[in-house]
Amino acid sequence: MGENMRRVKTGIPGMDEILHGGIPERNVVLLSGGPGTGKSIFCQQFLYKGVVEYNEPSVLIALEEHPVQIRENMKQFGWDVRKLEEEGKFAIIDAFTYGIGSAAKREKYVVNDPNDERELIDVLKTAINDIGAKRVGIDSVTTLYITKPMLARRTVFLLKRVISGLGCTAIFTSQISVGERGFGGPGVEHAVDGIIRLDLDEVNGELKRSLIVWKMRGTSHSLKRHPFDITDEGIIVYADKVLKLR
Ligand SMILES: Nc1ncnc2c1ncn2[C@@H]1O[C@H](COP(=O)(O)OP(=O)(O)OP(=O)(O)O)[C@@H](O)[C@H]1O
Repeated sequence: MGENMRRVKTGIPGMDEILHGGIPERNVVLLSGGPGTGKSIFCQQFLYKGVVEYNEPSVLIALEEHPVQIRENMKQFGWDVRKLEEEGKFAIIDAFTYGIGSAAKREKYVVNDPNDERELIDVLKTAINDIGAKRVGIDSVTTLYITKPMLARRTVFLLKRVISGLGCTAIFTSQISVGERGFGGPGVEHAVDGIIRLDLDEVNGELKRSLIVWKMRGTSHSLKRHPFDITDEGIIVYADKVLKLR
């Protein structure tokens, strides 16, 4: 089966090589990393390039930052999502403002209470159907269960059922602390289809970025730790290089 499975191209130079062709369609991938490791940028690039390079509409659920801030951040890399939103190819679901503030009033998709799973799922389904989305990003999924860790696995399964069921492929960013092993808790780690971990480590007096694919259902993949850079055009992964930490 593996070989025939349709792949979703990441839009991140070097990444599809590491994944031996891309992310198997309908997989939900946990993108784990400590602060500043590049999770948000990776997720935004996956969604933006999905639209402009592969004609696959994308939905981003914003839980960590104001949608206005996200649009500004993305513009830094030359990713103008306003235009894509107007064309109905990209949607941001505001699960950050709780509908508070004048800027929030202008958002098309708002979740008034992100703790209300039914509301979140309803808005997500509407956005996916409205634009015919093929990709979904949740930044971060940790925010959904940080105060209720017992429910983490259930929440991830519920989202996975909806997203995968509607034919989409997803990236869920997961926050871990500096020096923490693992990816965001046992329930979550087993529930997702794939895990990519981003790291920032001090090597010879300098912080170095690297990533490793820990699991990816439906495909073989590189087991090496690959260095990557964040540039003015986004993330570039060096598929032909290995970073040795010890
Ligand atoms: N234009 C740029 N060029 C190079 N590096 C950049 C650029 N913009 C941001 N960065 C780097 O990206 C980092 C932020 O990445 P990002 O927001 O994706 O991290 P994150 O993993 O989501 O972090 P957190 O969990 O703290 O939100 C910054 O700390 C900075 O080092």
